[in-house]
Amino acid sequence: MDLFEFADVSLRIGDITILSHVSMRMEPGEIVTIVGPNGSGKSTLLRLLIGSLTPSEGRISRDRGLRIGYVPQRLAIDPTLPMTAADLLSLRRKVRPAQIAQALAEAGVAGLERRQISALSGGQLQRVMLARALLGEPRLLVLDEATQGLDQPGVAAFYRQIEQVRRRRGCGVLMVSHDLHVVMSASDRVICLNGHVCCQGAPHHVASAPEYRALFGEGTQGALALYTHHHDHDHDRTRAAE
Ligand SMILES: Nc1ncnc2c1ncn2[C@@H]1O[C@H](COP(=O)(O)OP(=O)(O)OP(=O)(O)O)[C@@H](O)[C@H]1O
Repeated sequence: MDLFEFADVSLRIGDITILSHVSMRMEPGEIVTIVGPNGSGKSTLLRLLIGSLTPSEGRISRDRGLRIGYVPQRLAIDPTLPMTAADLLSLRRKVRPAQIAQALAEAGVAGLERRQISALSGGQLQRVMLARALLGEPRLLVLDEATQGLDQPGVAAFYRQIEQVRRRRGCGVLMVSHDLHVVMSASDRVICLNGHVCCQGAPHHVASAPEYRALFGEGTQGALALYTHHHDHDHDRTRAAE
C-alpha cells in the first residue's frame, strides 16, 4: 500500500487556483523531493497532505493510521523564549527523558537536552525539530524547506542525517527544497511543481538534462533547470491569474 495518494487534487482559495489536478503517490521508504519556483504551491501541497487544508476537488487518501512527522520551515514559537531543547520536545506529548535523549541522538544532536533554544545554531535547531518529529514514530517524514538559512556544509550534513534516519527506520521522506544540487543525490524521485505537476522522475534523468547541466552549480538556479526539463506545455492554461 502506498503511504498516500493524491488523485486529481485541486485547491482554490477565493478566485485563485493554487493547485490544479495534482496526482502523486509515495511508496514506503521513498525519498521524494518537491521543487518549483516561489509561489508554485509546494507548501500548500504539504499542508493538504498533513490535513491542515482540504482539497476543493479530487481525493487524498492516506494509508490507514499513517503517522506523519512534520518538520516546518521555521519554529512557530519565539526562539528567544526561555526554553530548553527538552522542553520543546515535550510541548505536544508526554515523553520520557530516555525517549528525548534517543531522539536527539538519532537526529545528530545528542546531549543537547538542557541547551536553551536561543543558544542553538541554525543546524542544531533544525535537528532538534527533526528529533521532535521522530518522537511520534512517523512512517512519513515531511520537511518543508527545513534547511533554510543553513550554509552549504550544514545543508549537506542535514540531508545525510535524513538519509541515515530513513535507512534506520525505513520511513518515507517527502521534502520541499531549493537546495537542488544537494537533494538530487539524496532523492529517489524529484517532482517539479508549478501549480500542477510539470515533470517528475529519477534525479539522474533530471541531472542529465542539458538545461540542468548548463545551470548546475548555480545555487537555486538548479531548480530552474529542473523546472524547464521536458517543458512542452503552457502553464498559463492551468494557473489562474495571481
Ligand atoms: N490562504 C491563502 N489565501 C490565498 N492565497 C494563498 C493562501 N495560501 C497560499 N496562497 C497562495 O498560493 C500560492 C502558493 O503558495 P505556497 O506557499 O504553497 O508556495 P510555495 O511554492 O511553497 O512558495 P515558496 O517557494 O515561496 O515557499 C502563492 O501564490 C500564495 O500567495
